Amino acid sequence: MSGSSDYQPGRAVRGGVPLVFPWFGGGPEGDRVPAHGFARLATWHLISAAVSPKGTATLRFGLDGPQVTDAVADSFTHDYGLEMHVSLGETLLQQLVVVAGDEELAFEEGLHTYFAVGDVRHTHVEGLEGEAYFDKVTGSCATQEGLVTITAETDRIYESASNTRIVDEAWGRTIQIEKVGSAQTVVWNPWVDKSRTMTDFGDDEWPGMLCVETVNSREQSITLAPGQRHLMSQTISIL
Ligand SMILES: O=P(O)(O)OC[C@H]1O[C@@H](O)[C@H](O)[C@@H](O)[C@@H]1O
Repeated sequence: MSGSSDYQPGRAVRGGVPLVFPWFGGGPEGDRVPAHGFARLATWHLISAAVSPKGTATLRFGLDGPQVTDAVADSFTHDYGLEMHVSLGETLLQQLVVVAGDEELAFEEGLHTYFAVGDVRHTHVEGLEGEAYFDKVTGSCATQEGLVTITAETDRIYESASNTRIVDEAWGRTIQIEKVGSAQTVVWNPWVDKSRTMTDFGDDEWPGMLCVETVNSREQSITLAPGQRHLMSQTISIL
């Protein structure tokens, strides 16, 4: 979590796992606000909370489209229901369930996970070798050669349903991200200059974080028939 994060209603926190819905970034046309949709800004309600005999805590939260009264959410005039299930035990399991209402529902989604790392310059991501990606920094497409390393501002949408691993040399640990129902992985680090433009992020915080995000966006956005549901999930574990 960034030390400069705003803990204010209507502001996204810069850390944890902000939920991206119903558009990613500025959406397919790049003109939607707020960035990454309104679900991460909305007030969800608690559906249930339980602890298993083994000590795994499971929380289920809901967000019902018609009940979101935020002015921005009103611009998304579709009927939908969202559920977020979080189970924290030896691993962290997060399941985002989207249910369409009476009409077809098209949306983008993401679990925008911020990982703390010892030093991003000595961290690499496994599992994306050979995958095609769109580089949002240069606006061009490319294919990943070898492991993903961070040597400059990095903002890439990989066309990949594969699981990934973050290998953090400074802290000597490997984080595994297993995902279901996601066709893309986004890798993001703002590096030096972009960090300076982000008011809710410290200028010197970029070496200590890396976002590896479970996403369906752009050509991989989801369209549900009326009443249909879609599940996207990730399981995070320390190896
Ligand atoms: O500042 P935000 O809205 O939380 O977004 C942070 C980053 O999130 C990433 O998912 C995007 O690919 C980046 O382009 C963006 O800068």
